[in-house]
Amino acid sequence: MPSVSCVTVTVPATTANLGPGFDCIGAALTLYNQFKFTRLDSAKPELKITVTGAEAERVNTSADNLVYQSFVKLYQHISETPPSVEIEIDLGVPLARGLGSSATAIAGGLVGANLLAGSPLSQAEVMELAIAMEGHPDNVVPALLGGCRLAATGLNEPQRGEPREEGWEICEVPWHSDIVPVVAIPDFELSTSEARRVLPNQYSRADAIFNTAHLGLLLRGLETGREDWLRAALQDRIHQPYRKALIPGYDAVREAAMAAGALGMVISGAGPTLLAVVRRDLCVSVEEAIATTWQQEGIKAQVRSLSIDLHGASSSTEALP
Ligand SMILES: Nc1ncnc2c1ncn2[C@@H]1O[C@H](COP(=O)(O)OP(=O)(O)OP(=O)(O)O)[C@@H](O)[C@H]1O
Ligand SMILES: N[C@@H](CCO)C(=O)O
Repeated sequence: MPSVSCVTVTVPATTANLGPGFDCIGAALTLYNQFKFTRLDSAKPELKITVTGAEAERVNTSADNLVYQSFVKLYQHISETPPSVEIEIDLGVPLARGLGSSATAIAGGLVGANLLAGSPLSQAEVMELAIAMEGHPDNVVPALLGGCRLAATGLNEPQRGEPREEGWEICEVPWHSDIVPVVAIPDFELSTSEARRVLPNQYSRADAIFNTAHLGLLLRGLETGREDWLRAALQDRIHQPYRKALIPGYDAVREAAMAAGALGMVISGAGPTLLAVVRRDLCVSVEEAIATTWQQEGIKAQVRSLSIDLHGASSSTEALP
């Protein structure tokens, strides 16, 4: 059988947390990064990385590149030496803005390597590796599978005794077609590690109950499109109260979006992108309100109504005869 010599993987952006679902829920969005892997037949080990698209110059093209690190990780997992490779990255997802750029890089590198290696790992195994690399499941799971997804640690099925925590249960969350994600992407970066550093290590019982109840309400609100449920559900006490100080203009933008009819506004992933959840007929007014307010705060931002990507990472391969 001819072996695969070239693989192209397209991976969607993702928005994680959706307010109360810190580190466990995320949705794929219709914005994409593309990664092309070409096996090189050079005698000595070789790596070439080229990057095109917005902010291409900000991506590291050495062996530390996260796409290549993920590519190597898969080969290590199957105990094989990674081949010499050329990686062409075309960026459509802004970097370090809370739209899952690192998850696209991890998913792209793992899926590309798995296909070049002849698909030794199942999709579930690739997902486990991706979650381990990212450290939490809420971006990589929808990036790989598409849609809105909730991820919770699973339990094994022991022959006897107590089950132990093992693997992940992934659950698709239906997203009502009248409900639109509007993203407001400011022109400054906020790294996830910095945004995680400001979070406390412990929370009160009241805050834990608050988020548990609101996440439950969010799942039913997204499924039914019920506005009163969504309006109440898009609240959080685990991360946003601590992170909003890292996003200049947060309170003013949120107030303007709500006044223009948004059902809620949350921090997308670790920020600084803000995500308004909006009824379809009010998208244009909410977009305008957000853009104007951030401009008044002296911040340039791109504001766009997107859709939920339903396919996740997709790929095509070419083989040498
Ligand atoms: N296409 C890419 N190629 C290589 N590395 C990338 C790529 N996209 C992102 N990265 C790496 O991931 C880093 C950004 O990751 P970070 O977790 O801080 O932000 P994010 O994933 O965009 O946001 P969030 O996790 O909040 O959604 C970049 O600085 C870069 O090191
Ligand atoms: N759940 C993660 C998403 C960003 O990677 C966070 O908010 O830190």
